[in-house]
Amino acid sequence: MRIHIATDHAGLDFSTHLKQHLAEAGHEVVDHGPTEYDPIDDYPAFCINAAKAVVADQQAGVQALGVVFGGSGNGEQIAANKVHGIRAALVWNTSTAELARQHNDANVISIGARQHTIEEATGFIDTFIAEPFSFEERHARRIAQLAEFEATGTIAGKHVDA
Ligand SMILES: O=C(CO)[C@H](O)[C@H](O)COP(=O)(O)O
Repeated sequence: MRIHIATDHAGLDFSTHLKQHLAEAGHEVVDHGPTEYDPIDDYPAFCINAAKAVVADQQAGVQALGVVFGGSGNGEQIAANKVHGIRAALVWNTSTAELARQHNDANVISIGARQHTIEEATGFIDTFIAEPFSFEERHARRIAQLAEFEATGTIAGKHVDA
């Protein structure tokens, strides 16, 4: 699996650990930054670049997921979700890691590196990567509605305010 990662200054220590962990697990890690500690750097571009790479890989048939993380993971999730085709989930325990894949077919996990121990956060990411989408009809239907809204601004058969 190719794993695209991105963070900001709040996640840089975790990034070093995560890259080694994922590589040891046999994944190909692509780091979208930052490359050095800058306490006033900004997460959006790093996370958007990782998210764009996930979409490009998946559209090319390459197995890929994204991992973005910062202090809370909130802004990093928001940034990733600005990219068409991204379903980024903020994960904060093992259950939300599993459900992000089973129900949402999330292709990016977002983590608050300041909210968890390194072991906890690494475990959530391992769980997320290992968990398959359920392919249950109701979940596929809802994901398709999100994609339709993203593409057209509406959802056929549903009331979406103009
Ligand atoms: O989690 C984040 C965004 O959601 C950032 O990592 C966090 O806001 C950075 O905070 P600070 O600039 O105070 O170190």
